[in-house]
Amino acid sequence: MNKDCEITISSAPGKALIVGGYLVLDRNYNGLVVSLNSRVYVAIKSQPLQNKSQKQFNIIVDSFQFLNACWQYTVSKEELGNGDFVPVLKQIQAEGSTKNKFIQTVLDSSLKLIKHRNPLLLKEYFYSGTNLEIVIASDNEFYSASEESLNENMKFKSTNSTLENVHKTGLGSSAALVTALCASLLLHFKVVSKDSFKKELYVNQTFGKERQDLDLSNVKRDREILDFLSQYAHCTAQGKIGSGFDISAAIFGTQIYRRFTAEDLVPKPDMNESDFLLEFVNGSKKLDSEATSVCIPPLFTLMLADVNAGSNTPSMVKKVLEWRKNDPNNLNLSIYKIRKCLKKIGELAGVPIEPDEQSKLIDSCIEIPGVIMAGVPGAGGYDAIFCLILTKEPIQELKKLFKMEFTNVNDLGCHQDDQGCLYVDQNESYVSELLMKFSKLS
Ligand SMILES: Nc1ncnc2c1ncn2[C@@H]1O[C@H](COP(=O)(O)OP(=O)(O)O)[C@@H](O)[C@H]1O
Ligand SMILES: C[C@@](O)(CCOP(=O)(O)OP(=O)(O)O)CC(=O)O
Repeated sequence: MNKDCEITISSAPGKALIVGGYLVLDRNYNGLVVSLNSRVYVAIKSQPLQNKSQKQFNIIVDSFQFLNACWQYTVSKEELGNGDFVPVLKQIQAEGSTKNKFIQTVLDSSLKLIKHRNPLLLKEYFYSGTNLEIVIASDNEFYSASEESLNENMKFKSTNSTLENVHKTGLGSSAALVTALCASLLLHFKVVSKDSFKKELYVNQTFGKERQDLDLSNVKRDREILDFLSQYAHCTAQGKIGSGFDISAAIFGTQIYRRFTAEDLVPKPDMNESDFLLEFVNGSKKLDSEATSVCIPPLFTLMLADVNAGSNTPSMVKKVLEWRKNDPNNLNLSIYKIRKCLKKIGELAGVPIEPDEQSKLIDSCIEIPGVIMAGVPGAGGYDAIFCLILTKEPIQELKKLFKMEFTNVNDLGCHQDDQGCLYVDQNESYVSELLMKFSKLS
């Protein structure tokens, strides 16, 4: 095998849940989630080494826009005695190195799944002592712009911050990262085909109608594997709190989403993780989530405005679920007038779902002609608010409003782009910015 220069790149979009916050946690309800043109990119390179080892290989991951964001792992084999093995991932703890639960969980689960689907290729990494180098880059809209970066004109700006302290805008960085990392690993190890993640698949895919001229059975199967792996890894790393709408949007694009049965993603106590993954890989089990493709109609634009604050979704979700358990009757009252009721749920559960500052901002936005709908997406709080507008004209009026009356608010500059996870061709203009980062790692 000649793995020299073998590079795989994929990307997955951020999202805004514009209808169904909290309700979508319950499988009886749907949510409308819009995928955005802001993406997380993951590039993987195989790096053959002089020192050959049959026992292990290394993985080095660099998220170069953050401080202290480089992680190194070894992969070894746990021999099962019958010639079979399970890959075992361990972090190499250099002095001052941090942990990244999302990345570690994805690598761990993906390697176990790859072992089931392409054991020969995985074995070659051990025999030939080939390392994997991984570079991560996020579009700038995932994070509030810092004063010093406002005038920079780069595709992937440095945040000058650690991942822990960065101001997120609420576009779902972990779901986009997990999806793009799973996709790049599955593509690199030839578990799924790049044809299943090509841009062309989205052309004409309007209002749920998919292209008739393509064989979509492989596409469906490959995306289902990616969906299961990403949902499993994200759910494990995040502590099993989310509905999975963000991962589904990162894979399938804008959609009406119904969640999977939560228990299906938890291995039974007598089952090891590797066997659990095998059940989904060999098709004997499937997630029962539903994703119906839709798109924002022509002439409408989804705009996001950042308030430079951000919120902790898992802790808000925990409190709302506690409130719902103790006071279930209130929910029936609350599902009708979405905005008012979400604000009320927040007050009853003691979390700022639509805090007064956000209400004032949203009320002012809605008064501008051409703004059809505005609100706090998803779990609400201080994440970027959304405005659905007719034609692009109201954008200038909205920007004027922010400048005059809400000086901490900025147009994030992203909008809907109904595509999900994509295989990235190396001719794309920004790819050289990613490839440059590999030379730093070798
Ligand atoms: N670009 C990135 N590089 C490395 N890790 C990332 C990146 N983006 C997100 N993550 C991981 O996701 C975590 C953030 O997840 P979370 O707090 O759930 O935010 P979000 O709501 O944006 O998904 C980070 O702490 C980190 O572990
Ligand atoms: C409450 C929710 O229904 C919606 C949360 O939506 P957000 O868009 O706020 O999510 P994060 O990106 O994780 O912050 C929880 C869920 O469905 O997972």
